[in-house]
Amino acid sequence: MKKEDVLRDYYDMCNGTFKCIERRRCSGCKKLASLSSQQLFGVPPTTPASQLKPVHLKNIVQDLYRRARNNQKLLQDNKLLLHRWYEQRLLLGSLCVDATRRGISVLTVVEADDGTTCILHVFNAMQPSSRQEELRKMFPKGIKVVITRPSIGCLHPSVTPVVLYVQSPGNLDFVGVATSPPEKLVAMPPQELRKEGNALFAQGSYLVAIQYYSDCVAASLGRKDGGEEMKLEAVLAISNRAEAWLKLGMYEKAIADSNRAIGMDAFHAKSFYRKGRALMAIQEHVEARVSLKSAAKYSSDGDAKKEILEALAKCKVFLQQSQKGVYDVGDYVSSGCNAEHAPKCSDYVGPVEVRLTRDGRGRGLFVTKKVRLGELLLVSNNISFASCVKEEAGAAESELLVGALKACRSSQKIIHQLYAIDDAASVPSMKIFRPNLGYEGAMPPEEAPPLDVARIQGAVKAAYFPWTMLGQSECSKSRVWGLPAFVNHSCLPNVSKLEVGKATMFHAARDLHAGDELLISYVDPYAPWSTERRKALVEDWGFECHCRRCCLERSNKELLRDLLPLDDSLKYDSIEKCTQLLASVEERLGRVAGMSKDDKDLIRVTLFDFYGPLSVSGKKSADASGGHEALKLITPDRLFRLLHSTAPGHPKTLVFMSYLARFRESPSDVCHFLMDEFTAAYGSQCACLAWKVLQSYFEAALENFMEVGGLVEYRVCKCWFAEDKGFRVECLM
Ligand SMILES: C[S@@+](CC[C@H](N)C(=O)[O-])C[C@H]1O[C@@H](n2cnc3c(N)ncnc32)[C@H](O)[C@@H]1O
Repeated sequence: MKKEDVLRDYYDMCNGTFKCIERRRCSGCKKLASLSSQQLFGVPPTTPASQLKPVHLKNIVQDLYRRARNNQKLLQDNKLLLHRWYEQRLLLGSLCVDATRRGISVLTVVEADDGTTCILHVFNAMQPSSRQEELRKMFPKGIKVVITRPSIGCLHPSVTPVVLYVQSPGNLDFVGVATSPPEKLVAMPPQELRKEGNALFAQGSYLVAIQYYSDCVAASLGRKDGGEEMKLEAVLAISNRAEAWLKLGMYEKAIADSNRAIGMDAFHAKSFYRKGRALMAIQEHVEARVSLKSAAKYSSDGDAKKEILEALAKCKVFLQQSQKGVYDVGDYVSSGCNAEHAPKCSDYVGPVEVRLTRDGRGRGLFVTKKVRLGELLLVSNNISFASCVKEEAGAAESELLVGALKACRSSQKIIHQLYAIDDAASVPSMKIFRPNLGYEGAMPPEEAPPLDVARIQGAVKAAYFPWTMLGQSECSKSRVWGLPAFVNHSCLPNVSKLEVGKATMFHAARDLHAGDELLISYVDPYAPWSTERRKALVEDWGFECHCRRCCLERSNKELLRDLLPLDDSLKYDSIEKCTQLLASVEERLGRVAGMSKDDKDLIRVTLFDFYGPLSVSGKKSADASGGHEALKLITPDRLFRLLHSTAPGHPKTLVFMSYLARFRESPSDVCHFLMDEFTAAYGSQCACLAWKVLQSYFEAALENFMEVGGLVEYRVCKCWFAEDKGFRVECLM
């Protein structure tokens, strides 16, 4: 049978056309169907790569057939043959057919070094959005591969093919090209090899191009009679290889190759340029600037010099951002945070450090000095990002893992960061999160930690933040952060988040004292406690929140019990129902002895969706409070303050405030409150920008403000996100 046919058969089997004698009703098939791939293949225990020994596919396949022959019962029952995990082993081979995708996995065929062919199934290897073109580039036919800790098995060798499973792309390494016989490559002159490499590079086949460049280097440096000409050839090939590493996002390899080329030609402008760009990508802007300056100095080509100067200008901006925390996000904010206007941002670590919390919440992030509302504390680019619909939330985790593994290949700093996140017992050194650490001295490539997929997986699980668009709860974006992964949760957060492209900016949303802990809300801070906030924290995050609000709500469970779950439709139903409900809350609150005014307000904030419209209606019609005295006291002014003290800087707070602002009794206070709220959300910005943004909030509030049967329809948040409304705000729900 041809290799392609075997692959097709397996592919069909995966899609439901199993070759099971009992039409997929045998116990083996049933068992297989009931197991997830995770259960089936498990997570491998880890062994350092240096201790791995080669595995011979031929012996394994023969062994599987022998066991099948010797056990006719197994064959009759068509039982699932347990596959084996070859821990402490590696398998060498080459890909011999074009890869096909299956969801986020990849199917192809590997020809092992001993000549045996086998289907190769690589789990979690693609983004759901990846195209066939990218697949070909990622898994080029003919590439040599090393598979560490392979897992081999099949349902039964007589009915299904033997499959080689690779649990994570981190266990698959590309080492070279196998299509062309070595004689042909060696026979090619170095210049031809480099040209071939350049052609492949132009097609986007970076991995294969790298192999050609490597062969060119070996061929040119291997020539005894080569002289200067061959040395130059090697410099060009090494430098071009650096560009290919850059394209693949493997920045440390790009730096190593650039350094090697510079070591052979100290005036090689392109290599300085490539090194500079790679250093910028790993947040080493000080060293990047030095390299780019050398590139500009040695470059004689006009167009190339222009490019270098542009990179140098970008580098200067990054340097200022990373050292002083100065970012120009004016255009982005005034465009309504339109992703197209998001500038690229460097990381920035302000006055914060990781410490152990004293009450068992593990590690947390703390401010090291007094900071004012709006001060920038931290800017962090995502390590990994995934976007998926809610029903496929599980897929996001695999996608995040793939992204994290790729990021680990870009720089060892990321591996250190992820290991620090995974190691819950240790408080990491801040230096692994700081930009401009000094790559050349601080991170020698030979000391790079080995990539341990299980630890990376642990870090992804621990540092995975789901992020749902307000009003678009079916679409969620998730990310793995570095330093922000240490920020704990509170339903009374004190830090705001502003997403700017791949980066997230964290501003102080209140004045903070040295030693205060940074707290964000992992859930919607305005959601009701037991049915939503607590449920999400327990189910999605695995902890009970003990913030002041949660403790208060927990100890007043009885008071809140029959008010929750609140029916969303109630808000739009009738003013009478709403009034009755809140009157009952007020009556109960009145009966609670010893509860402070502030604490009562914290209970009220959970029901903001009801108090908001009612208080506004109350202003519009004298009897909206239904004669309930207590309700008359809940004015828009009161709610305004309440919002500000609950979740300052939260996007919903500004939305609610712009809505209520129209009904404030003392308009002079409005500006003061709104400016503070704007500063909490967007940091200290120019007043005219603040005004422009606030105006768009007002306009949106006005646009979404309607009256239905005497009740103000409260749908600001829902409509906010309609594409044509312009202003988009995102928040953690
Ligand atoms: C993103 S991590 C935050 C950093 C974490 N404390 C650590 O040591 O790595 C989220 C985890 O921190 C803990 N956590 C965060 N906020 C908490 C809170 N308010 N109460 C209890 N545990 C909390 C939970 O274990 C949660 O799963």
